[in-house]
Amino acid sequence: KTHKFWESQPVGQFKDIGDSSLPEGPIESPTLLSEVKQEPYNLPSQYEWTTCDMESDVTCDEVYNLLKSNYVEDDENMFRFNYSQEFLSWALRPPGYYRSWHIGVRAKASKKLVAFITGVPARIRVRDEVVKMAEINFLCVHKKLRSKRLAPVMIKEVTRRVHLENIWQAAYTAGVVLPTPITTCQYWHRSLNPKKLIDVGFSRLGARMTMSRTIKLYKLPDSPATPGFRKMELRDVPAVTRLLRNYLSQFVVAPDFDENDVEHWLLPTENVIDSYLVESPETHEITDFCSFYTLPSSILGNQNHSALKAAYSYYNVSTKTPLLQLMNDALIVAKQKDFDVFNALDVMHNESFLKELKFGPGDGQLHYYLYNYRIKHTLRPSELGLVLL
Ligand SMILES: COc1cccc(CC(=N)NC(=O)c2cccnc2OC2CCNCC2)c1
Repeated sequence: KTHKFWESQPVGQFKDIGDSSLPEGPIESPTLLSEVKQEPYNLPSQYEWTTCDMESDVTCDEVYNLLKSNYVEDDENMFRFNYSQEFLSWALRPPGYYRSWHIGVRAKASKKLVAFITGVPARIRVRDEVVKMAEINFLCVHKKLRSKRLAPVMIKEVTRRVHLENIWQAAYTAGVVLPTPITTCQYWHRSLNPKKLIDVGFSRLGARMTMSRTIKLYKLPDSPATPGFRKMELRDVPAVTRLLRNYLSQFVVAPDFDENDVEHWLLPTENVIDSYLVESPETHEITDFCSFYTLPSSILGNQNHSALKAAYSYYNVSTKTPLLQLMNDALIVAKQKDFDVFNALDVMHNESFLKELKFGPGDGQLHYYLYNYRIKHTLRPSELGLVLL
């Protein structure tokens, strides 16, 4: 497949794979802000740029509905991500966010929102370098406007607006292979409500397995096993920040979270993000942490169910409680909260618990990318400490 657009961008090119003469780090140098294109890129004449104010319920609702009908589907087009409005508001308004990076495209005649792309600022450490980056997400073009080559101009426009804030690198994921992944992750699913998952075609009954045997296989205790396991609270932010910074320091690529970031990204918000920690009953020290985010999917064309309630593993740290036990407690609380499935990537130390906790491999891969930053060698997923929403 010719990558005409991506071959014109400052990203690792396939032809450069294995060329160890190329240094790790920025591919192009920053330009002067006066040299950055001051005006937006041209859209086809019947469309116009719009900035989406995610603080406005009206706009947030427009974005929600565009994504609900037109965003990413699984390979068999049975499910479509259905990010909630409160999730979008959380995901797009972290500390230091730029409203100008929430970019929409409207049809001039109808004023309908027909496309969207976003960036949020993040400090990402790559080995020993902390780099200011934009995390790019939610690229969505209305189904009726596909193959009008809108995506390349939207990517160029968000890049231009990121450059205007003097930021020259970005991070993003995709289910497709583009030049050039820094790593490729497998995704895994742990059934919590096997009967529903089989009814809707997400899972299949195992060979020589009955439904009742399958329900028993995935059954979980009613409550967590670890003494001191509790929800994270505002007062825990300093301790969780210390725990998380120390844990993430072992990975090649990871966010450089400070207390402000931890307060935004990890403090529990109902139907958006759930975070738990282990506070030692003896010493009151916080020794472990686990978190997952809520991302339901619409079920396309099923008589009995319209929504799949899915939890996605976020950041987990174990220093005293075995990771296996900590994650089993995460599964238990996710089941208590009526999630149907718990998803995880094989990043960080996740591989150590996936099979034992009865996760099954998904049928797809998630590729991670950096823009304008070369990594000398493709990373193993276990070297990656970054989870994008
Ligand atoms: C079950 O409903 C789905 C609806 C749309 C797509 C997929 C498959 C898929 N593409 N899954 C993932 O990308 C995925 C699987 C496990 C963990 N995180 C994931 O993606 C996250 C991170 C990237 N942005 C989307 C959410 C499943």
